[in-house]
Amino acid sequence: MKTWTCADDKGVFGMKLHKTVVLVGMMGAGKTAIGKHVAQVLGVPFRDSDEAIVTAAQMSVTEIFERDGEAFFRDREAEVIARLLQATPGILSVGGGAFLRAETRARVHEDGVSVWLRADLELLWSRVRAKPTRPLLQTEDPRGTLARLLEERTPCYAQADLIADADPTYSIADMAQAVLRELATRPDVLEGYQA
Ligand SMILES: Nc1ncnc2c1ncn2[C@@H]1O[C@H](COP(=O)(O)OP(=O)(O)O)[C@@H](O)[C@H]1O
Ligand SMILES: O=C(O)C1=C[C@@H](OP(=O)(O)O)[C@@H](O)[C@H](O)C1
Ligand SMILES: [Mg+2]
Repeated sequence: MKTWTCADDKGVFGMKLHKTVVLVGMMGAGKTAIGKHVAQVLGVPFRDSDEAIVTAAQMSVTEIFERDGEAFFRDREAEVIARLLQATPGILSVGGGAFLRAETRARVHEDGVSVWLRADLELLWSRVRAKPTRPLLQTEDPRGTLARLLEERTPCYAQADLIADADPTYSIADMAQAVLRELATRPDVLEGYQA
């Protein structure tokens, strides 16, 4: 039977997060949406590298890409992630391109734990097709671009410490539970989770 306790030194409902969890994967995988939910369930801070960059620059991601270029964005992204990894344990959702940089992968592995939100092309496309917020998809064939990026990036995402598989039938809460189940396989990361 589940024991309900108040938040105390073991955190909310007896769960304790020991390391920052970094959610990686493609645009539309749900890193931002799922990250917020998991953080809420665990009672830990939620951080998002895109949001941190946008707040610091006072510009949207698209505006930064247009004005300063993708290389500039990638450098800021790596810096922001390095900084956020030093904060108290929480959930850190990063942009879809962040885990392509070997230095960032090494940092994440050293200071936190990564979870790849793995989703197939159909699911990703169904989520990103209506949103003009992702500059890399502003092409003549955005679905083809998404497919190419998925193929190119998969070997990098596969280096994540853990994998949570997305499913079109899952709600955000279902996927958050899938992530929590993965985290619970690592007692050095999450203690006290009961499915
Ligand atoms: N089960 C689900 N898992 C993840 N996202 C979902 C789910 N169902 C609906 N969504 C929606 O899909 C979108 C995912 O986008 P987002 O969280 O920004 O992904 P990312 O940060 O990986 O690009 C959000 O609008 C979210 O509300
Ligand atoms: O995949 C990428 O290269 C990008 C993903 C975006 O974040 P989300 O993955 O959160 O959409 C954002 O960082 C930028 O548009 C670039
Ligand atoms: Mg996001």
